Amino acid sequence: MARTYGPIFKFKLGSKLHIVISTPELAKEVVRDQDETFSNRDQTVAALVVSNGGQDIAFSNNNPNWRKLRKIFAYEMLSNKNLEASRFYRIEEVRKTVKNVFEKIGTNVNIRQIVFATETRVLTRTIWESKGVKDENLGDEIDMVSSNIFNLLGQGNMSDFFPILAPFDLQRIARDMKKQRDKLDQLFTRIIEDRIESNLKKSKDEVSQEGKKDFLQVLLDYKDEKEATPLSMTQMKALLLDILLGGTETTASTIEWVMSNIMQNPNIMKRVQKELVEIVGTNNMVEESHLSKLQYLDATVKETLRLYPISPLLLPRSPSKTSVVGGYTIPKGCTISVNVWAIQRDPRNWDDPLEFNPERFLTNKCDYKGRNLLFFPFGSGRRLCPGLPLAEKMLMFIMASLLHSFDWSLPKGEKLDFAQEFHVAMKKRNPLIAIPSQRLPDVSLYM
Ligand code: HEM
Repeated sequence: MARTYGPIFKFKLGSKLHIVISTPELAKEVVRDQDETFSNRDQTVAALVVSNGGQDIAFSNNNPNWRKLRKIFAYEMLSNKNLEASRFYRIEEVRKTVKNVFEKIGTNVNIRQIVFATETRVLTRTIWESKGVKDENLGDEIDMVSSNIFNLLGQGNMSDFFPILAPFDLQRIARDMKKQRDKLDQLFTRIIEDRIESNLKKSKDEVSQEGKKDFLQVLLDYKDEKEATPLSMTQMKALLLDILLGGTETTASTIEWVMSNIMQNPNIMKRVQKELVEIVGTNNMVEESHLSKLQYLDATVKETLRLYPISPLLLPRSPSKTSVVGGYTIPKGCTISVNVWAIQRDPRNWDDPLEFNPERFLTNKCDYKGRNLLFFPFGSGRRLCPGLPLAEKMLMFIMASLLHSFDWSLPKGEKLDFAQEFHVAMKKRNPLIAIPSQRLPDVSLYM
């Protein structure tokens, strides 16, 4: 579309005006020069239902509630100190995945599914730590709800195009979304109530000593805050929902794309595994301390996110006042999408843009922080993905562990396919199924 209609184009769906921009220069005007004006979200009916009226981070407008939740999430869950404190869960859960895959050696493994389950376990343990999640099916349950929610978020909705029709909910999108949201809401209610009840049985000192270990207790402390505006139960649940939805599908689908690309390019696979042997050694499992040294793997993950950004249009924004971008008037309240997919594949920005070539990220030292508007798969500016510090660790840790511990091949007669499907996130249309074989000589490493 960007190639046909140019760097900035508009279209109307019903009464709703959409504008798509597709160059780094225009992206700069939106996410940097006028970031404040463009940091409201496009609040569709589905987004408002799932976020309980925009009380979360992802679908809230730029307001004090949004700033407060982002701050709590960034400083209390994902600061360097807190990420270090939750390192043990990541190690344990990634090891558990390696063990599970080891038990499936020689058989078909659905890559996205195992990563989704790993990420769910890491997130839930980081949030409501101590007791862990006893329910082994929780990953599958969240996977199903999350996939339904993404589908509903991505559907064109007459209620958005003609707001006058919204009360009739003609496509039943609001009704179906509420059902999905309520499933997660019930899970969160159970976990929060259990924690409040168990806190009541303890002295204040015991609670503050034990409770500080996990994010749920931090949230409960904010809820009981006396001076400032306390966090409401609805806000707490909306934040938990964002973390689970924002953290699982993104990581699982990205790893599925990385793995597909590596399997498509045996030379790249060899080079990644050679690097792993040099840095980790064949008598060791991958540790987080190895990750920063795995430069070629890092470049391979980046190259994947260049060609297959999980949110090709980021999450759409909406200007809080009428403004001008690229010389065009952008009316207040319209929907504006930044086409990171087109920018990251544009031959004006990248040599041989469609070639999968990790090498380019060895020389071009881009990071994910959205400062370079030729490469920003995690967004940029005020709305930059707040999960980035965890996402980066998990992408590298899981990829390194899967490739160091196993060799991978396709089932007999199967070919890799790269068909995509786009709702809010861009996913592989058909799952990657691969067969693992043992790579490390010492079987006890897998146990
Ligand atoms: C491969 C992993 C991931 C990718 C590629 C990714 C990408 C993105 C993108 C593109 C956005 C929208 C940015 C914008 O609108 O400018 C976003 C927002 C967000 N992400 Fe991520 N993300 C990932 C992992 C995570 C994780 C692990 C979490 C949480 C644990 C998370 C939580 C969020 C939240 C809460 C938002 C909304 C931020 C806001 O609207 O202010 N993400 N992410």
